[in-house]
Amino acid sequence: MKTVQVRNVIIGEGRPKICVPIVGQTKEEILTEAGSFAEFPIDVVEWRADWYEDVFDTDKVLETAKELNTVLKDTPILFTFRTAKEGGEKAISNEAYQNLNLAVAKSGFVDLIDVEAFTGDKIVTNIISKAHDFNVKVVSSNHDFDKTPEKEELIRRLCKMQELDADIPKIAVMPTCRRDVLMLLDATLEMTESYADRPIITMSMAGTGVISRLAGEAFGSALTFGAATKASAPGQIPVNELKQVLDILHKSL
Ligand SMILES: O=C1C[C@@](O)(C(=O)O)C[C@@H](O)[C@@H]1O
Repeated sequence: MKTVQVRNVIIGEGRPKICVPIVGQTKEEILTEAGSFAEFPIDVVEWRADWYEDVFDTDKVLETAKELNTVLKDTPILFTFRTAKEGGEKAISNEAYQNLNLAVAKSGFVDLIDVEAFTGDKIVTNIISKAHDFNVKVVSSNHDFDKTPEKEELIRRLCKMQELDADIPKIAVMPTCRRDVLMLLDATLEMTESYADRPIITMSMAGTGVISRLAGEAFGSALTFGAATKASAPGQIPVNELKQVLDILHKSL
């Protein structure tokens, strides 16, 4: 099993890594949120740029990314534009999505980018291969805020992301019942045992799914999202509590 190293964080080894989203709308809010992170146990910071008011002005995005990088010092940054169709704040054309991700990847201010896997194979493989040229790792993602697909479908999507050469396939789904959470965990375990040659990230959202955000090390999810200030998805718990649970499980496993 390959691991993914970003700065001094190794994803896919030891306890699941903790990623905290920034959902500020203005540059000031974004930098203030980032400035408060030093006191928290955070491995990776996700900049949810779809919340940013100036996200369609690439010069401003790069300027903010640069300052964010300075404030966060050695903490790796995951740049994410979550599109409206996958639960994000704004809609974007495929062309603008590609241009934005490539400009940010090229800048050297971020370590990872999130690429929605079902944007179209051509565009996705293009972004991934260029990001790799810039030495930026790719989290390939898929979200279902309404339901949990069947286990075979969850595995199929994760395998597809791996085939597209994403460094870290990721899927976030909504449970409609407790058995949906078991299905997500089962798919995670089977993917890890039988198909994945790299770290994957899975989560079942909302309160019903919270166990999946805690039990990654038991079933094979390499990173988990927690909240420091404001959550970016239902079910994220405060990072200090998250870290305690991850450490307890890690000791036993
Ligand atoms: O894809 C994900 C996962 C997530 O949706 C969650 O459920 O924690 C939170 C998002 O910010 C992130 O981009």
